[in-house]
Amino acid sequence: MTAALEVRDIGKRFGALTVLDRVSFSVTAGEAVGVVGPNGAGKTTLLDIVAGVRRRDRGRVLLGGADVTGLPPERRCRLGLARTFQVPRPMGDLTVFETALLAAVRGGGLHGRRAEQAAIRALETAGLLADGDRRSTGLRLLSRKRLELARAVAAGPRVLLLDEIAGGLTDAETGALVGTIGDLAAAGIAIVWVEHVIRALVRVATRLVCLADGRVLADGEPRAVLGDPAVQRAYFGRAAP
Ligand SMILES: Nc1ncnc2c1ncn2[C@@H]1O[C@H](COP(=O)(O)OP(=O)(O)OP(=O)(O)O)[C@@H](O)[C@H]1O
Repeated sequence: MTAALEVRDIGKRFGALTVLDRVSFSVTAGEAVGVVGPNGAGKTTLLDIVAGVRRRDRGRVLLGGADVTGLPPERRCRLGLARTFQVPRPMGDLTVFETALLAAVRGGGLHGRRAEQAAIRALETAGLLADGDRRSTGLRLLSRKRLELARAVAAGPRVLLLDEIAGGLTDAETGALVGTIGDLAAAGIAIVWVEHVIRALVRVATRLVCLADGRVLADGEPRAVLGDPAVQRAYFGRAAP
């Protein structure tokens, strides 16, 4: 089966610092892959390269088998690659509905009634439909994170990149969001989720990729990866007792 997303041999340096060193992994439709690793491991840089907002030095990014390495973020989005941002970005003075609608138009290439329907469906999926008329700038953190999800979903992704979407939330709030992310995977979207809140991640992720010093240290079933002594040393600073 062709992977929904394939990251092949990605390399990136910032000056003398090698941030990503031949990173490869792939994700199939409906699979939720968690990306973990210590601070500075290169996780956000990797997401930025996959999304097309940062250039890679080497390697390729393939979406459904098509090489998108040279394409700008908007083109990748139209081809089915959407992302959320670590820090939600309310868009000016727009309402929640207008924000989702804009994403359906700009990101999804939809117009008129079809764009409205996509926006409504995305808000429903993210649990924000009742807040459609509210200004996005006035939302609390959980609702801002939900709006990040709705914005990405309104673009109609086949691949969804999540950047620390659970950060700053309480356990109960995270639980609600995790349910939504699980539903998106069950609907066939391939998910790549960079997250430090591992207890949230393992509720959805069927696989974990651990990055350390820009390399893939482990890639496999979550319990096996988290139990790997090399992962524990890199991530938690110690091996299992
Ligand atoms: N624009 C930049 N210029 C120079 N160095 C950078 C730049 N962006 C990131 N880095 C460095 O690249 C390395 C990887 O950063 P990155 O943010 O990708 O890591 P991360 O795994 O996402 O970390 P965190 O978990 O803290 O978010 C770090 O050493 C960081 O300081």
